[in-house]
Amino acid sequence: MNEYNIPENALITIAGTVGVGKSTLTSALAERLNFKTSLEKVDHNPYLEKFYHDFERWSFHLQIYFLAERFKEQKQIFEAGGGFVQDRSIYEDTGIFAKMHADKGTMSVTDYETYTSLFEAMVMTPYFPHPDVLVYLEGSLPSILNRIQLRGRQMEIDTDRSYWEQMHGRYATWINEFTACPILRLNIDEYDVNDPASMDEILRQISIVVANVRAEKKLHVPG
Ligand SMILES: Nc1ncnc2c1ncn2[C@@H]1O[C@H](COP(=O)(O)OP(=O)(O)O)[C@@H](O)[C@H]1O
Ligand SMILES: Nc1ncnc2c1ncn2[C@H]1C[C@H](O)[C@@H](COP(=O)(O)O)O1
Repeated sequence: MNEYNIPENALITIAGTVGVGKSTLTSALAERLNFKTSLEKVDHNPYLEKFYHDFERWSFHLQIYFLAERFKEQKQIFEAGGGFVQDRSIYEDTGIFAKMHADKGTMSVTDYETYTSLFEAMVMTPYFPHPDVLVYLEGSLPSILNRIQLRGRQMEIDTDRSYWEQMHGRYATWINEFTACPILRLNIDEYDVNDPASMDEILRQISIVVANVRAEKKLHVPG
């Protein structure tokens, strides 16, 4: 246990739309907990830029690539026995991105079915323990668009505002229906990663959620 009473083998996953602040919070929390990070790697993704230029052509390739990357990360977390803060959940790949492109028609029905069946087969392996907590970051669309601009990835800046608007709306619906693990919602205007007191407060809230889920799991262990 650390000073926050969060078990050393906990898995904390940070979720939320593009640009909301997941990577930044992932690193800040991991540093304070002395946990490892599982960060999304954008720079070496061979499909991402092509995808932003032509959704229809590259959607399926990109989803398969992300699925493979997340599976490798998940395996690494499993083998290390937890103690990770994870930047984005696999649930978002399927529940937000793949579904959005299938609904928009920029991923074909057949490709979506192939992707979904592969996803389900992968999730049913022991490598996929649910996180102890999913920290969901939410904020207004203008604040998030502003952060996308500030971060400066040209492919995202050049993407139509309606894409981010749709994604923002989908996230709001998705989180209301999410049941795979406990959720902690954080509004991005209500914390500051550079303020130790603010980070302590988030970790205090995480600690309560994790203690509850662990206590519940114990109750359900047979014998
Ligand atoms: N709490 C914060 N306050 C102000 N700016 C932030 C905060 N968190 C992230 N940012 C900035 O917003 C941009 C997107 O953050 P990032 O963590 O990369 O988002 P994500 O991983 O969700 O896409 C970056 O420029 C980052 O520096
Ligand atoms: N599953 C995905 N499908 C399409 N695009 C995705 C997926 N996962 C991440 N992305 C994109 C969105 C961003 O441009 C980068 C990184 O995401 P971020 O939220 O900034 O960490 O990858």
